[in-house]
Amino acid sequence: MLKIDGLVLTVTDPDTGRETEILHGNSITLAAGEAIGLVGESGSGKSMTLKCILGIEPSGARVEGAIELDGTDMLAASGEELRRIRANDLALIAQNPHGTLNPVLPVGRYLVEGMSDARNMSRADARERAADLLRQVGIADTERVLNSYPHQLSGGMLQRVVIAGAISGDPKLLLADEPTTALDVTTQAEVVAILDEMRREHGLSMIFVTHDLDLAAAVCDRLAVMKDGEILEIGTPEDIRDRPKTEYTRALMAARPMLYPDGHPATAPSAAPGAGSDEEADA
Ligand SMILES: Nc1ncnc2c1ncn2[C@@H]1O[C@H](COP(=O)(O)OP(=O)(O)OP(=O)(O)O)[C@@H](O)[C@H]1O
Repeated sequence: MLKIDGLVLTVTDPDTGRETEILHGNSITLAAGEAIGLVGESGSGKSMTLKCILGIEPSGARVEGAIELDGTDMLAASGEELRRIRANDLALIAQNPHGTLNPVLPVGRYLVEGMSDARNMSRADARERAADLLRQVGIADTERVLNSYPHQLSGGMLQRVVIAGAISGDPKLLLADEPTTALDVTTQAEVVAILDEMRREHGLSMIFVTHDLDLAAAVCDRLAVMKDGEILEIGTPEDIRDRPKTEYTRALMAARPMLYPDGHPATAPSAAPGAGSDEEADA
């Protein structure tokens, strides 16, 4: 469903005119329903790869190569077409939910406004759909959360709301950019488990960006290890763990934290409805 071929990103310093190549000809293919993790240390080019897919690279940057989403050439698409694809087919879950949610809208309004089919529903039905979305991401006290403004909820709760909003649009591809980095470890595990469950339930493809190899291995079918703007290797989590091809991957493995010792977020604290008593914990 997604084919990235020889992706090169070059930025130009507006003051000096000097060009710097940030991504050096990377290729990734992603099948429908597949999840791939982009793993690497800070500055390796993970976020820039997502930005190229979204068509939101820094102004003045040059993107070369090919990015094809379900047969659409994203680099040749018109602004109008890109906006349509971004609205219908792609959903971004960013590191900081405060950047995604509108601070002056209660969560219920945010969810209803994001629903592609809300226009054909009564207010009551749209509200019920929003409550249902919240229940799907493990939020039990839906009325309170729907009526809350983002600043009244914890980071973990907000990230669940962002995931609920992302699935409401029925996208094809989730782009998750360090979606749990800003959360405490327990909440991280819950939110990752919910993201994983939602993705599988809705059959979505996902690119999961993280510096945490174990976390990526727990929720992705394949991992792409990035360093200095280059993909060093792509393989299953087992390939990367048991047969790393580069010294860098070996070092990344050695440095990894052990959040999921037996390898799956299902072992994380409960993501069942009713979980999410973290409002005060990391607010
Ligand atoms: N707006 C920008 N203009 C020019 N270069 C940039 C810009 N933003 C990032 N870069 C550079 O692009 C490279 C890749 O950055 P990117 O943000 O993709 O890394 P990353 O792997 O996502 O890191 P992190 O884990 O810290 O988010 C870095 O060298 C960074 O300095």
